Amino acid sequence: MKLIECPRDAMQGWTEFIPTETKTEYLNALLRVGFDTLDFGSFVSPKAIPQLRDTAEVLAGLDLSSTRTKLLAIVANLRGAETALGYSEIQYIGFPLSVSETFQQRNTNKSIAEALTEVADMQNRCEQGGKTLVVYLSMGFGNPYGDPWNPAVLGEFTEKLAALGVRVVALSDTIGASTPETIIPPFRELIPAFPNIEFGAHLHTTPTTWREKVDAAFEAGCRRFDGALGGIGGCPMAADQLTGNMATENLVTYLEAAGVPTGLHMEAFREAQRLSQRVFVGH
Ligand SMILES: CC(C)(COP(=O)([O-])OP(=O)([O-])OC[C@H]1O[C@@H](n2cnc3c(N)ncnc32)[C@H](O)[C@@H]1OP(=O)([O-])[O-])[C@@H](O)C(=O)NCCC(=O)NCCSC(=O)C[C@@](C)(O)CC(=O)[O-]
Repeated sequence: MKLIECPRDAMQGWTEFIPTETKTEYLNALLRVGFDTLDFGSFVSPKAIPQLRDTAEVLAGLDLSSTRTKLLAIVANLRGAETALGYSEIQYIGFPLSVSETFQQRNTNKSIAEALTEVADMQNRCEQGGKTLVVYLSMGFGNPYGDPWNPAVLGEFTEKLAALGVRVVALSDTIGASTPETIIPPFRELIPAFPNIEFGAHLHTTPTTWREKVDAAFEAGCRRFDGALGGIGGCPMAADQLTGNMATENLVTYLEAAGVPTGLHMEAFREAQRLSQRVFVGH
């Protein structure tokens, strides 16, 4: 079981600037919890995401001396990927490839075709640089823009990514549109069809529908889950449809009830929760 904690997704749309030292303190607390991966920041345009303009400074303040957690940074173009490739501390580079043309444009100012060309370049650069590219299939469970969508589209995109050598694909419910009916089929079909790819669930949800979504993905074979403490966040480029992240607390509750070891240090987890309430003041 892999739990990916996404403070980047929690912070990126927070209106008040979170001071760099506060971010660093929070991320260091999360590094003590024992998550598989920390999606800690992004190297994107500071105009698009002003909150995360200090990702490089934050990274410099992280204490990685005694953590087993790997670092993931989100990028939205090749330039961001080159920045991330320059840091030996970062193992994963994440790129949002949308199955909705409208959202790809809104999020990265490029078409899906252009984004796929960038993914090919990023994959090559990651292979040369000893890093792993994680591709998020954003709006993977439907979109609010009227762009064509059906469950088979995830298979078509995965086919293209597999041909490029991509090894980690996170099916992403950017706006919380998924239901068990739309979650189960893709995981059931894609996991056995692409044995070289690790599939993750990056789900957004309301507080009332989280359990059925996690249950659907888990029962369909998913063993890689993204979450954010407190269920905070979401993509500002879909702000009109903003739905919070899957709360990590709920993922842990679910897994504990299912008897699945999370490997988390629970005292450190509670400490990070307390800190999260101070970081996201007013939440
Ligand atoms: C991709 C661009 C840059 C295209 O935006 P653009 O306007 O086409 O880019 P540009 O190349 O014309 O550059 C515009 C400005 O950004 C700067 N710039 C350009 N690139 C960089 C860079 N790498 N690092 C630092 N600065 C950069 C560049 O220097 C320039 O600055 P100016 O000259 O105007 O002062 C823009 O659309 C962008 O940054 N988008 C960010 C998108 C983003 O971060 N979204 C949230 C994360 S993805 C997400 O949340 C979804 C996910 C992963 O959680 C899964 C899910 O739920 O779906």
